[in-house]
Amino acid sequence: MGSPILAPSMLAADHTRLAEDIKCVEQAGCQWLHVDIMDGHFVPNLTFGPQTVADLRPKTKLFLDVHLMLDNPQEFVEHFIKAGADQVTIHVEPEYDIPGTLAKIRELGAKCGVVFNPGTPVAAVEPYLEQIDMVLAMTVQPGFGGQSFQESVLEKTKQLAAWREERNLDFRIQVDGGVNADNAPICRNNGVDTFVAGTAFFKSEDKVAFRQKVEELV
Ligand SMILES: O=C(CO)[C@@H](O)[C@H](O)COP(=O)(O)O
Repeated sequence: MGSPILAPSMLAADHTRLAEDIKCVEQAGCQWLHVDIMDGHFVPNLTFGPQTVADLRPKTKLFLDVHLMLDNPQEFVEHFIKAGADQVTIHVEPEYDIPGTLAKIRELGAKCGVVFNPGTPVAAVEPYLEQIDMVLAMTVQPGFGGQSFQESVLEKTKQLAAWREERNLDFRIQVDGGVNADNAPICRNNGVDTFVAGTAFFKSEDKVAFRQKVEELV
């Protein structure tokens, strides 16, 4: 299991002052920024595009962890990587060439991940485990911040951690949705090493303490 990483979600920042809010992420000592891309089809919401990533890239050294909530991610991975994404995570629910898209992400020089919704069986990501750097288990139905954490998803992260150990694989296990400093320890006990937090992070008065609580979990 990798050492814990907190990835604050830009969705919960003030979208009129993203650069300033990202400075708060850096000042909290974080290394990652989670960037949610929504298309209004795969999820009922719209967020950012490649231009946002391109404009942020020269302003920060944070590792840009880009989560594509798109029906057709294969058509956009190149745009986001050229814009400066360090890692691109693609959903397994839509029908498209998932192994080919993961291979393309790598060829373009970024890390790659797969992500599955709370209602999707963990078996849906199993075919890709040898090809990826991270699996994201959604702990809410994607589309909006501020929802309640679904603890039942942790059975799936536990299974992922078991596969990782048995098969001597090396991928991170990330959770996203309703994550906070109180439920992070139970995530950690179920194999999670990468924590996306939107609302809880940006509302927290002491962001350094929030990061330390998550990243100092053993
Ligand atoms: O992908 C999503 C929502 O679809 C997340 O990344 C949210 O941004 C997490 O926000 P909180 O649940 O932590 O408020």
